[in-house]
Amino acid sequence: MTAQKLDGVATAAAIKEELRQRVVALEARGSVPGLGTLLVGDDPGSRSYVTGKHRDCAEVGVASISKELPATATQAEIEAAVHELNEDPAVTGFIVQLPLPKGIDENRIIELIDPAKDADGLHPMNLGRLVLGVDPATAVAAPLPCTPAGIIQLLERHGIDIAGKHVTVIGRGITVGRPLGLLLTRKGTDATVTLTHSRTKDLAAEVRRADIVVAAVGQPHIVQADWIKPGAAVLDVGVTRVGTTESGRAKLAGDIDPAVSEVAGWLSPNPGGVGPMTRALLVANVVETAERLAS
Ligand SMILES: Nc1nc(=O)c2c([nH]1)NC[C@@H]1CN(c3ccc(C(=O)N[C@@H](CCC(=O)O)C(=O)O)cc3)C=[N+]21
Repeated sequence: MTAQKLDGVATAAAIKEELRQRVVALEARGSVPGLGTLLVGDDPGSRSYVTGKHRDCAEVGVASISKELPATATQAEIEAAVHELNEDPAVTGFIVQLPLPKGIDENRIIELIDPAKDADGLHPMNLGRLVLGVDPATAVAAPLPCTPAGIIQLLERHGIDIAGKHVTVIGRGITVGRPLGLLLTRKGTDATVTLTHSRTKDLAAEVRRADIVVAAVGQPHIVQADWIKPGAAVLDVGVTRVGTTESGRAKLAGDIDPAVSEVAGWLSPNPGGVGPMTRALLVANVVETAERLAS
């Protein structure tokens, strides 16, 4: 058996096409959504993610405003850049690319982002709204964290039921695992979730009971084929640099061992799975914040 592909590239393209039409409607009302990004330092991986985000925005008709600071930037300089993005009317949503250099208080930076412009959905007010379970159809709807929201869209748009299913999430990080647990268990999604981490005693056993497995730890090929319930849907979020190719490009490995494709019913490729979905949902957050600001 070979798993069917959870195609992040095609699904992200469909979402971006829907967003393009919403941007046209916003423009007709005189409003242009704009994504701001703040990149601190010169990590090539972070730079390439930010470039990808601006490319997606251009496809959809969303403007891009990019700010850069050197790796030596101080806490005060980064805070000043966040204030500028908060005040810039051309920026309807923005992100501060994480991680920030050592010695910077990341949580304090995130707290300074205007919650109404928080394109990552990581401000404590927006995470708090996710915990409270604010109805997404109401005016106080909050932006959702992009990777968790992208994972749910990737499953739903491939016709995979989540309600009542057992989902094992590997990793409790702030951008993926922790908020994904909240999103999966809220009303309307209704999964049963096991949130595992580095101190989990028998990870294989926790994965074996899962109908859906999400791996977001950044340990190359940690998830083995004999951990997977036959037919399960498996999503690979982790990315680890494992060397360089002959042409000098970074060689990347996901969290899922390739042999998993012989057991799983569905598998998200990496690259080409969750990454493009994360970017599409970021653009969705920027369009949605612009719609709220325009109404
Ligand atoms: N404030 C903040 N928000 C983030 O959303 C955020 C962040 N910081 N820091 C770093 C991580 C990582 N991340 C990725 C997004 C897209 C791909 C992606 O599209 N990857 C492509 C491959 C890209 C390529 O080939 O270069 C793929 O999976 O197919 C990957 C990784 C967002 N992050």
